[in-house]
Amino acid sequence: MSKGVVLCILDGFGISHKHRLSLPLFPIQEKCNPLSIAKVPYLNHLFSTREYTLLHASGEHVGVQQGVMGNSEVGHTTIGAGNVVKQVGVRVEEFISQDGMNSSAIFTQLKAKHMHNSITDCHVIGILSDAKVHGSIYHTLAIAEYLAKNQCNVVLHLVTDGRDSKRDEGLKMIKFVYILCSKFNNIRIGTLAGRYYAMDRDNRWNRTEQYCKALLYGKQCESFDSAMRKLEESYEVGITDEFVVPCANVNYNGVKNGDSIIITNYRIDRIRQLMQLISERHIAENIDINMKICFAPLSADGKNFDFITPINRESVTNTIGHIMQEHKIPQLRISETEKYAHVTYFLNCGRETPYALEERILIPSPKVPTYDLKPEMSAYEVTRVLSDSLMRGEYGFVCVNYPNLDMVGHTGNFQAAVRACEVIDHCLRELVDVCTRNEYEMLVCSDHGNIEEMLFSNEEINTQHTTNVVPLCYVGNRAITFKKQELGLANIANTVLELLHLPSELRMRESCIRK
Ligand SMILES: O=C(O)[C@H](O)COP(=O)(O)O
Ligand SMILES: [Mn+2]
Repeated sequence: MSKGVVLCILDGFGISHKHRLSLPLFPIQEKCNPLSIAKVPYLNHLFSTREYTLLHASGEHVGVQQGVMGNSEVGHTTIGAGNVVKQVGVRVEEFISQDGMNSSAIFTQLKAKHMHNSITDCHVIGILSDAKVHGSIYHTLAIAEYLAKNQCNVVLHLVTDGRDSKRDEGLKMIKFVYILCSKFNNIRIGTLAGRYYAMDRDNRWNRTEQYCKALLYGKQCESFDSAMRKLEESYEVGITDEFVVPCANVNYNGVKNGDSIIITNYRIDRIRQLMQLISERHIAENIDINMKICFAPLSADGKNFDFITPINRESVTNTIGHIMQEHKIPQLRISETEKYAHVTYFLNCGRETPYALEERILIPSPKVPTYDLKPEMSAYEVTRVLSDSLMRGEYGFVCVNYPNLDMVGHTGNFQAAVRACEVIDHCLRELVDVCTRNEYEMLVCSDHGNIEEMLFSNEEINTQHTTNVVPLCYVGNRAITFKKQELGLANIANTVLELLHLPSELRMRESCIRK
């Protein structure tokens, strides 16, 4: 019997449609797919000698709308729950389309404070795309319209995407904003900023602060007369949506005493720093903000700063981590800080506090402006630290996430992505070796596709995730076979339990192992 199971998540490693029925995985060179061009002898070896299957990782298989690409939040939540749970974004969409604002106590209070009040404003912050990863511009517009119809003044703060959307999607989307502004004279655009600044998640506080200055003061930043023109000018100098420098409308004077802030993004990992800065740091301390609302829910044991949330996360307590704890199996979660939330909070389905026997090791991600400048990120360090832990043999379940294929895939830099594939190939070889020598079994998988499609069919750069399937590969001594069809990320948890000889969990989806 092995000492335990290592679940190794190669973030953003999808298998393109063309390849899903053919073996080996990367048979032909494709100019959109760095995996097919990089030297990845070990990955090729694994997939030609080991048992593997393909898993769905998008749409209804991970609890989001049909046809919507997967992402790391919903992927890790599905893996952790061993089941398909209705994700926060879908709940928000239902809230908005089913008139939730009308019956929400939070919105009733908000209206009461701002209705017919010509002095104060409701600031609505949200992502300027409809990728449905961190949020949707349509939610922002619906909330703005609702408030405007209720005689509240609305100031929009648009966060351009370009990472989960086309790199110049903002220009298309801003037209819908203009249409709404033309219908209501109490809606205007306050600021424009790329998500690079507004949505950092790795403690680069200088970026968050730069955004906050535009948002809170409307000063100490560039300005614009026309947000659309400003966006065009940005593109003209090669700055695409993700990196738009925070700027404010010339007529915007910042957040005043008595104003409220509503953030429509619903994914906590990338909006938390902004919430924290507005709540806790000196930057907003002289402004008496009335209500602070954010659609990204944290669980009861997490810190939501002083924001309130109209939406709850579906409560899932029966996670893979929970089951390990019940069986008194020590577990380890390890990644680098860029994927901190993924192997902890997301895998535990919203639970912030570690389980009693859950260790967490977080290796700092390199402090570079973009990860194409360091495609190896901290993968070697993660592998080294993990190897040391495996040699001590203390853990029965380990979950490791390597972010490289995803994070470098998002940069759109093909050469850097090739390098990321080669680094992962190297680390995986080392990890399998350590696992074998220390009697661990391994499942290699991914949470969603990304790197396998770095160009759209018109050859434009594609920084987005995909709707492709992902692999699940078994590395160990047993002669197991996997089922081959209609499996998804939700089937991983019971597969882990089966490898650990634990009773299968009836409330989770079946294991992938064929009996
Ligand atoms: O936050 C990001 O980097 C992207 O929007 C989504 O990527 P992830 O879901 O892989 O974290
Ligand atoms: Mn990603």
